[in-house]
Amino acid sequence: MTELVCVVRAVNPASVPIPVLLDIGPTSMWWRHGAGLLGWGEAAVTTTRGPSRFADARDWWEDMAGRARVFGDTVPGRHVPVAFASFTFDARSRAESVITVPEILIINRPEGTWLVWQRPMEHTDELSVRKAASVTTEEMMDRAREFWDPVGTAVHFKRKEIADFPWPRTSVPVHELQAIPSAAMGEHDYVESVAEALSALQRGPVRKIVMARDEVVYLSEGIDVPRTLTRLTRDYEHCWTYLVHGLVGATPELLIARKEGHAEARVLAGTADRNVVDAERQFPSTDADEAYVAEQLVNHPKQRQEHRYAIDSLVERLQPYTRSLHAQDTPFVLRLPNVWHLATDVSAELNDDDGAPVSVVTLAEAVHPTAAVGGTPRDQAVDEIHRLENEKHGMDRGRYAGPVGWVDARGDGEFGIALRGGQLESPHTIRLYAGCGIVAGSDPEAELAETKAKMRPMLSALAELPESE
Ligand SMILES: C=C(O[C@@H]1C=C(C(=O)O)C=C[C@H]1O)C(=O)O
Repeated sequence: MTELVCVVRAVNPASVPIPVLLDIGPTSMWWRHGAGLLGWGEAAVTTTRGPSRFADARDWWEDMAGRARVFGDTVPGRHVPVAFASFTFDARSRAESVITVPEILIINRPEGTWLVWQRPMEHTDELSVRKAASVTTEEMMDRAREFWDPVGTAVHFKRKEIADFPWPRTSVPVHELQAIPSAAMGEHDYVESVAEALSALQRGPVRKIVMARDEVVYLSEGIDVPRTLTRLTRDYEHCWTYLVHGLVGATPELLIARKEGHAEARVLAGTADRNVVDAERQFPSTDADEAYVAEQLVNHPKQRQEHRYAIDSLVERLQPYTRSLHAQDTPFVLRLPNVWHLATDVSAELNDDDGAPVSVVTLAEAVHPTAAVGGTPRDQAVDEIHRLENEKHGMDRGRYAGPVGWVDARGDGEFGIALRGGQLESPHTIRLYAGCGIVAGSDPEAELAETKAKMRPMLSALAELPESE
């Protein structure tokens, strides 16, 4: 039986600068404000499906982490081993949910940087374990480099497929970025689906439903995941940049985080497109922005209603796990380079029955999907989404809009909602997704425009030419 032998070494952050690390092409990532986790390779993995996808992944992980042996330094507030995970939006999805243990892990926090080798071993006799435990940081970095691959997805594509692909690593000319007609839900279909969702809202009982569409993007030179990640972390530093089994993006929305008995979430719903702001305002000024924000978001009844549904859905599902819970009274405006959102931060003290910590995976399962990506009431809205997106147009959300993040050996971790990203489908194609909350009074064309604004970060991260070139 495979056991994880983990070796933790504190390193000088200057010896592992992030641009260099990203250039090695991590296979997994969770990153925000210059801190987070980077992983290379795959020491162990399991995939799960259906309604028990969360519980099966959690049980597998608890067994694996429970048997792990850990040597070396301790990381304050983190409990090695650590796994990345990503779950499908719907239990009916044809896609798999995944929990993956990177072999080499970098933990970067304001307090320091640690290198971890999470080594899968079949023979854990004392001699082999002692030998493994004596590994140096140089050997760990060499091991990370062995997992280097230009698309950053060694665990997603077969290595041969990558080896055969003619990757230009230097002097890339202008990237060619094209949408190719492979979307399951084209723009016209989307407008129609939103109109159908509006009829469903009139019939009831659904009051809010989030409709999404996909778009397949082709890059003639291939998709350079390390550079895409670099641009996302640079331009969207307030978002959580993620990469798990080829699902990549930068999400502004934290579904749930757990740290030592404390939970946090950031709920978003209600959106204004910044391009529209720039086009409509007469002159660029902070006052004009504030007036627009007040009119389009803070004082806009439809946006406030959409936002309320999303908070209520989270609070209702999280409450049973908490001793106390606090949600801000009034939403604040989260200003991203592409869009502005109404946002509310929620924090809670967990009750952790009988002293046994409730895993962040269990919490993610409980609160997913919030009305930010599903609707209200939850189950009927998800059924409507299945009917309109999947049955009518054959669009499977896969892991888009599902929880994506990491979990440690104690069940602490962070899960975002996999938004503003896409699924790599080949070394040169990626399927992007975006959706919008539909409530009575929504305008299908305006919602289509909003999905375009939400896809913009990924498009520019995929295509932008690095300044150095
Ligand atoms: C569904 C998405 O975003 C969600 C929907 C929002 C809205 O409708 O206003 C805002 C933020 C997200 O909760 C997406 O980005 O694909």
